[in-house]
Amino acid sequence: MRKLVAGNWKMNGLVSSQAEIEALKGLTGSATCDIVVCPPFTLIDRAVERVKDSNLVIGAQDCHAQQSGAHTGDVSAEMLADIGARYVILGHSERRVSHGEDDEIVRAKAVAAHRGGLIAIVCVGETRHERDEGRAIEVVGEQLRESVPEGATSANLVIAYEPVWAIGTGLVPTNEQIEEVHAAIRQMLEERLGSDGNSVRILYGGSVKSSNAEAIFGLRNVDGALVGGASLKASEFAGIISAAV
Ligand SMILES: O=C(CO)COP(=O)(O)O
Repeated sequence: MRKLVAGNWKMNGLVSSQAEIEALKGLTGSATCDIVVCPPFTLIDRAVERVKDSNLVIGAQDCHAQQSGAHTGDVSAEMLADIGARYVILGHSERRVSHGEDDEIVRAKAVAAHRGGLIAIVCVGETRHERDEGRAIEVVGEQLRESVPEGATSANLVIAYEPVWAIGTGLVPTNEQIEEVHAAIRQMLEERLGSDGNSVRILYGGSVKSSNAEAIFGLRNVDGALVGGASLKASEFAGIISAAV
C-alpha cells in the first residue's frame, strides 16, 4: 500500500512559516508516498495556493459536525473543502482531552467530513494508565467502533494510532506493541468494512522523527505516520517522508 505521511502542525505557524512548505516542496519532489500538511486554520488558504503543482496536499486539524449555523468560532468541513483542504484530522487526543470530544462527537465530525468531501484521519490511542492496565487494545477498539461512521471506505478514511503517552514525549512503543495494536485495528476494519478494510491506511503517530521513521515504517500494518513536532521543520519532515517507501 502506498504510504501516507501527514504533518500536524497543531497550534504552530505564522504567515512566515509558509517558508517551510516552500522548502518541503523542494525536498519532496521525488517522494513515493502521499504527503499531507495540516497547518492551523489561519494558514490553510495560503498553504493550498503554495502546494499547487506539487505532490503536497493540505488538511485541517478539526471541523464542526454541522454544515453552517450559530457555532461561534467553529469551521465546517464544507468551508475547509471550499478553500482546498483535502483531509481533516479528527479525534486527536489533545481535543478528546481538552475539548471533551467523545467518540460520538468524533463520529459526527467524520460524517460531516465525508459529507463535505474530505478524507477523515480519525485518531485513536490509549493513555499510559490504560496501557499499564493491559487495556490498550480494548480502548482502541472501542474508540474505533464508536468513531468510524457508516459510509466509511478506504477512499475517505484513514486511522491514526496515537498512544497518548507517546505524543510529544520522545517515548515510542516497542515494535511489538505497535504491530499488535495495528493488527487489531486492521482486523476491526475488516470486520467493519469487509475486504475494503484491508485498504484503509493505518498511520502510527507519537514521537516519530527522521531517526526512527524507517524502523516504524517497516512494521506490519503501518501504512504511514502522523507527525507532530517533527513536521514543523521541512528538513526533518522530509527525512521522515524519504523513509516512507
Ligand atoms: O500528536 C501527534 C501528531 O498528531 C504526534 O505528536 P509528536 O510527533 O510531536 O509526538
